[in-house]
Amino acid sequence: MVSAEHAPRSLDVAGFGCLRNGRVLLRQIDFSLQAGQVLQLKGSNGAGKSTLLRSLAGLMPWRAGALAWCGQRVIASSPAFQRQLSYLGHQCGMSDALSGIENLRFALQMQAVPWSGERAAQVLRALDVLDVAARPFGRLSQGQRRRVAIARVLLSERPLWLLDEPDNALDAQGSALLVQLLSAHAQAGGLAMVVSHRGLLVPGVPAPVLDLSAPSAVPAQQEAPC
Ligand SMILES: Nc1ncnc2c1ncn2[C@@H]1O[C@H](COP(=O)(O)OP(=O)(O)OP(=O)(O)O)[C@@H](O)[C@H]1O
Repeated sequence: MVSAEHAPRSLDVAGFGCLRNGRVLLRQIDFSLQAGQVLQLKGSNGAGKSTLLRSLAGLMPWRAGALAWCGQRVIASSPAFQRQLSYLGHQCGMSDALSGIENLRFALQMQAVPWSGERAAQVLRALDVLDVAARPFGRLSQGQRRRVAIARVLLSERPLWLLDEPDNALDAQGSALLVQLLSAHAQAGGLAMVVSHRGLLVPGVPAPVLDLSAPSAVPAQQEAPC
């Protein structure tokens, strides 16, 4: 039997359903994501995009459905699956009192990822926030905070990225940089699911679409324009 560590990376969700406020919010959601793809998660406000991402990240309960990683059935909150993913929500999930660097160090420690100051500096420099990352997080601009939070995703070195509006508050240069990072991640065999109201297209990367507003939320295969 091929172990999940060596099988081609893939994420399969079948029959996902969840409740919100005691009511069924999503039901019978099916989709697959392969290595090298960036899935665009679409839908109107309140359609359940964040809820789906949070459920995949193991932060919210599933009412129904099955999840498979590399062809093997897993539970979203299981340590084995948690080690595969990096989740970025609407909020950056960092302490305002700690510096950006301290936040990153703490977050990686929580994920049991070894800390390398050199690597952190390299990533923060690439995101153009190396200097400001030494300041208390609460004193950074929204765009600077988002960049430090994206640094956390990169530093966690996980194959599956679950990104909820990662381009929020980013300027044009920051958005272009994020596209480059997603492209590099996909080309290295990573997978990503992205919500972006601004439409974050990654040229040359297969980008299936999962539209939660559609009557049957089955993804249509769609190539991003080159
Ligand atoms: N913390 C919460 N407690 C209770 N209900 C919530 C909470 N957050 C969201 N909801 C409800 O769950 C539903 C789905 O919300 P969700 O945030 O997943 O939608 P979304 O598609 O991400 O929306 P948006 O595009 O506005 O970010 C909405 O009806 C919303 O009112």
